[in-house]
Amino acid sequence: MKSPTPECLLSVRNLTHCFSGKTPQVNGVSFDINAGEFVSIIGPNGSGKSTVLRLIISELQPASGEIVIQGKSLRSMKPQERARSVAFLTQHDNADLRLTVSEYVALGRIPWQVEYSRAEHEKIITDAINDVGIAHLKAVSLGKLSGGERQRAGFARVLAQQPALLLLDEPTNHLDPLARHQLLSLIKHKNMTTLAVLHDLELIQPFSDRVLMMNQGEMVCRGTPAQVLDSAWLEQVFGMQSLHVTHPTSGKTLRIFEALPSEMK
Ligand SMILES: Nc1ncnc2c1ncn2[C@@H]1O[C@H](COP(=O)(O)OP(=O)(O)OP(=O)(O)O)[C@@H](O)[C@H]1O
Repeated sequence: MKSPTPECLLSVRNLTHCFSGKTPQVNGVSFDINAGEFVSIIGPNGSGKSTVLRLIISELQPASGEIVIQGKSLRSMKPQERARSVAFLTQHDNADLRLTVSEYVALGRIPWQVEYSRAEHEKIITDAINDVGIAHLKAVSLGKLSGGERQRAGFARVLAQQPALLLLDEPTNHLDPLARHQLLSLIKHKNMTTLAVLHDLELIQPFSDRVLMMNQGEMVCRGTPAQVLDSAWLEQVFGMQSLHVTHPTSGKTLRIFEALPSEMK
């Protein structure tokens, strides 16, 4: 039997953005994400990763190009429809630090306000807070949280939003090593369609279905984690090399990353 064609959830075509000057900071970027996929964007500082995400949430307007979510052009969507379609987790969300964790996570429910009863909203909020392991902090204000606790609260907010597409911009900042794995596993197990900017190359293989690599505003390489992390682009773009080691018990191939000696002079 033929397997069903995967549903294309996000389609980005020829996206270009220029903050200033003649050189675009995002230049002719195109990619698709299918429903349920976890796709990572990697690239050095300033390569345009966050700008791509900010274009997808309409915080920035592209100079040219098209963004289509669930078959509908982003440009034609009203703000509420956009908020139901896309959730964005970033370091800089300017939330009011006097809000308690519960109040902050409840912001994720605003796009769905009239469709659900109060009890349904509360259950979704409580479940999201429990899922990220901060139930004991639900009545604490954001200003009194550590960086990692605040980041967990951010995860809870985007989970509560129940978006079609989840955008994560460096979501593992502030998280301890176990929490990084736990929270990305949580997103994976919920099968949320996700586009994540990740700096930590060690996290790419375990969580990504596909990887997009950017350099100087362009998408230079794409493929499975193995295809991208073992490509010559890793050395060319990052100045890093990927070494393979075998896990002593599972026999799995693991990658470790090392700076090229020529980059360390
Ligand atoms: N508001 C702005 N005004 C002018 N230039 C900007 C602005 N925001 C970003 N840029 C420039 O656009 C380029 C891409 O920035 P972007 O934040 O997308 O990079 P990034 O790949 O996410 O980097 P990082 O890994 O450091 O977060 C950079 O050269 C940056 O200086």
